[in-house]
Amino acid sequence: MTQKVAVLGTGKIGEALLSGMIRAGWAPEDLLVTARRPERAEELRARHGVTPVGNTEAAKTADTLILTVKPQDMGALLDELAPHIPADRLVISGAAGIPTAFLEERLAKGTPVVRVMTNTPALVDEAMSVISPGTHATQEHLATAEDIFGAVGKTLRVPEGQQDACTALSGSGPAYFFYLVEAMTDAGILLGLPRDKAHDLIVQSAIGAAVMLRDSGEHPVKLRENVTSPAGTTINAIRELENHGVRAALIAALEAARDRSRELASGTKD
Ligand SMILES: NC(=O)C1=CN([C@@H]2O[C@H](COP(=O)(O)OP(=O)(O)OC[C@H]3O[C@@H](n4cnc5c(N)ncnc54)[C@H](O)[C@@H]3O)[C@@H](O)[C@H]2O)C=CC1
Ligand SMILES: O=C(O)[C@@H]1CCC=N1
Repeated sequence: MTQKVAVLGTGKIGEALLSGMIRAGWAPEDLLVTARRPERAEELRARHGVTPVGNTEAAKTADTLILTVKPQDMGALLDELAPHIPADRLVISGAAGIPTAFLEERLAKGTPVVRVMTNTPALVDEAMSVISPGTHATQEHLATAEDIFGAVGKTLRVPEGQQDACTALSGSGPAYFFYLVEAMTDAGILLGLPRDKAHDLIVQSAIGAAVMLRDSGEHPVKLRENVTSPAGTTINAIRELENHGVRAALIAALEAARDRSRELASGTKD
């Protein structure tokens, strides 16, 4: 029998996932979406051929529900859905910080819940999604979540206790790289290059470095050493990065993201 999947609260992440699932071969007619605004629902139908429904209808009809609202909206959404979701349906939460227990407390007893933290490269099928089971989720439920999120990139199972750390690393991770590219492009401007050329040079360098990190089998330290010639240019840049505490700043930044994820656990922290 065809499995129906509903994405509830289809914003940036919900739509990225949905579009990847369709690219991977899911039939749009088996995908339901919900959105707050009717214009947004129509936009999703027009772009992807999926079926917009209300939250209640999605709760009643979908075999798997994927909740992609903001953590602060999760409580209200669950209150609306809970009376309508049969306890044998799989509920996947894509929200930062929200523990599976938060959903289990609000849903029918025994409802299988899986927590997933993905990231925006889902838009180009290069997502990193980390997946953790709640109390009642079986291997089969985890496999379903892997099937769905595997459509948009890599998946990794982790204990739920590691989810906040993973959110800091890979959930927010793309933002740090975009920020670096932005800052390095500014440096190119300072050095007299036109912005578009500086952008292209940095982006291609980032792609090249990313592919080497993924495919060379070399440790990042070795890869960096290979660029760093004795009395050359790179070591002068590295000394400035060390002088400005960039390594320590990154460690502190990711710790702050992890702490914010923990803080969102109550689903009410603005
Ligand atoms: N943006 C990112 O890079 C990532 C976001 N996430 C998580 O994904 C979730 C969504 O994030 P975004 O897509 O960036 O936010 P977004 O704001 O683009 O999407 C959330 C959508 O939910 C809708 N919504 C809220 N309450 C609703 C309700 N009761 N019924 C129907 N629709 C409702 C909103 O109108 C909005 O369109 C968050 O929980 C976030 O923690 C996870 C990984 C990465
Ligand atoms: O910034 C956020 O809260 C979301 C979760 C991970 C990436 N974006």
